Amino acid sequence: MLELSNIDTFYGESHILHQVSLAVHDKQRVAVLGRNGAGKSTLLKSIMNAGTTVKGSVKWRGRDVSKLKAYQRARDGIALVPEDRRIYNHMTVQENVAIARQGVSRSVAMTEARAILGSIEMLSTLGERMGGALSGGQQQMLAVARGLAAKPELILLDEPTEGLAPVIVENMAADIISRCDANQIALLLCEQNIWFARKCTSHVYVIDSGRIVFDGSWEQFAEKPEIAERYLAV
Ligand SMILES: Nc1ncnc2c1ncn2[C@@H]1O[C@H](COP(=O)(O)OP(=O)(O)OP(=O)(O)O)[C@@H](O)[C@H]1O
Repeated sequence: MLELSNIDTFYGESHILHQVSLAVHDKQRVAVLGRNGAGKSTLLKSIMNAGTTVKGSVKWRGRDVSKLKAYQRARDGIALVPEDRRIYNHMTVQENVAIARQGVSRSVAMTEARAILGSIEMLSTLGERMGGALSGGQQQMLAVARGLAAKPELILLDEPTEGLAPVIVENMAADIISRCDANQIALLLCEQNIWFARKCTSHVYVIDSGRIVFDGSWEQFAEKPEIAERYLAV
C-alpha cells in the first residue's frame, strides 16, 4: 500500500536520506530501527511531505503522491503521530481525541472518541481527565489514540516508547497491536526499543546515516547479530 523507491530527502541544502526504498503492505506492521539522528523522523516526514524536500517515488495505494501536500495525504488515510506528543493540556482526554476527527459533528466525534478510549486499556478510565494531568506513557498513548481517531489505513508512529518505563512499554505494545488488528490498520513504527518493535511488527528495516542497511524478517534480523551491534549500539 505504501512504496518508497530510491528516495532522497533534503532539509534545504542538507541531504539526509539517501536512496531509501521501503514498502508497507496492506495491514502489515513494519518497524524501522535506528540510532539517534539516523533519519527515522525524516523518513516519516518524507512520507507525509511535512517540511522536507523529497526526490524519488512515493506511492500510496499504487498512486504516485509526490505532489500531494501533508493534509491531502492525511485525508487519503495516512496518520502521523510525531515524536513530541502535542497534547492539549487544558482539554480532557476525550476532547483531545475528538479534535482529531474531521468532517463529522462534535457529538459524533465525541462519541467516536469515547469508543476509541474505551478500547484502549491504558486510557479506558481517563476520558474526563485533563490532558496535562496524564503520565508520560498515558500522554504518548493518547497521541496514538488521536492518530487512530482519524481512521487511517496506515499509522506512522515516531518513537512512542521514548522515555517510558518497561511495564508501560509492554502495555502500549498490547494496546497498539489490538487496535491495529481490530481496525485493520497498517503500521510503520520508528523505534530504538528493539523489544517493542519486535513485539509490534513482523518486518524490520534498519536505518543508519540516512541509508537502509537491513531489510528482512525478525528471524533474519536475529540471524545477523552484527547488524544490531554495528548500527544499533546494543
Ligand atoms: N529541520 C532540519 N534541518 C536540518 N537538518 C535536520 C532537520 N531535522 C533533522 N535534521 C538532521 O537530519 C538527521 C536525521 O534526523 P532525524 O530527526 O530524522 O533522526 P532520528 O533517527 O529521528 O533521530 P532521533 O531518534 O534522535 O529522533 C540528523 O542529522 C538531524 O540533525
